[in-house]
Amino acid sequence: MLQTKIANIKLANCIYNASGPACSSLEELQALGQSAAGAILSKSATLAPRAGNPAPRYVDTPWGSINSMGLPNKGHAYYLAAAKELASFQKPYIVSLSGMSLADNLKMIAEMQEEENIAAIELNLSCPNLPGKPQTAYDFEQTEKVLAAVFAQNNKPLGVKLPPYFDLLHFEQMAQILNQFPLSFVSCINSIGNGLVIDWEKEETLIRPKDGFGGLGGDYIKATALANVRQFYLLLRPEISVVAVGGIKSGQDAFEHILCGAKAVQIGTHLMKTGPSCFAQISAELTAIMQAKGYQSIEDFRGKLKTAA
Ligand SMILES: O=C(O)c1[nH]c(=O)[nH]c(=O)c1Cl
Repeated sequence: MLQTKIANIKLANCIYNASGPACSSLEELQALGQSAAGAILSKSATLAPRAGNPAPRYVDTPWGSINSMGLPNKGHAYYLAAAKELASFQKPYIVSLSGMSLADNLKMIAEMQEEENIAAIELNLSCPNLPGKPQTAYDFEQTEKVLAAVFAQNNKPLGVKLPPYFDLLHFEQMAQILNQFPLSFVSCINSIGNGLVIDWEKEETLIRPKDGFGGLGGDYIKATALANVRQFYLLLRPEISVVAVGGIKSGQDAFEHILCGAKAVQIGTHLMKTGPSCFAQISAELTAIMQAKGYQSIEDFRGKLKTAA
């Protein structure tokens, strides 16, 4: 009912975790393996382990979350080694990479090539929380340079994690670049960067890094995520799958993203708030909606959003 394919990767369930929340340690990755999630996606890795930004750096709010983690992770070798430990769950294991430089990304990608238990690489071009570093995917020239270098050496299924775009010309410019490369997927969207959430009683910011500026997730970003999924579904070659992430906490939210064209959906903030049982929750809700509407598979309605008459 909920099975899907991302490029030639089969998922028994189109719902899995977003990179970031609850996917940094082997224990967290194993918990995802034991859950109803259709795949396991790691925290974005850098070449060497990182401690990340000072806390408080992640806070849940009534409408979602704000974070400025600063790319804390156990280093790429850890996530490469985890592949063998996770194979027994018999679901795709995808490694997210977010190198501090193009050279680091190329080195990490090269080391991932031989590991057959890594189904795909999700190259993160959109971390908003590294002081002094812009989000790569807001620099179109740099993005093209990175993808050309990556695909000169990569033979594994590879997709990119994109930031939200807000200007129709930007969607077209980005799609024109992405369509030049043998990408397996794009994941839309990363958090909306540099939001600000305040505790008005204490008259201070919720998080500490960057004077309180951090990436927004959850309800705050669902409408923007839907728009980005829809735009890239319409503008990219059909061989490039669109994976939806942003504001999904129910079967209805997942249904809406698939209606916009998503082949799979990722859960971030809601996973952080409710734990890995969220995959069974959202799967059951999505299945119920599909049954009520007479759909047997997600392909029966994927991308078929109509414009109001
Ligand atoms: O601060 C983070 O670690 C972080 N936080 C985000 O919201 N998106 C990202 O891609 C990353 Cl890498």
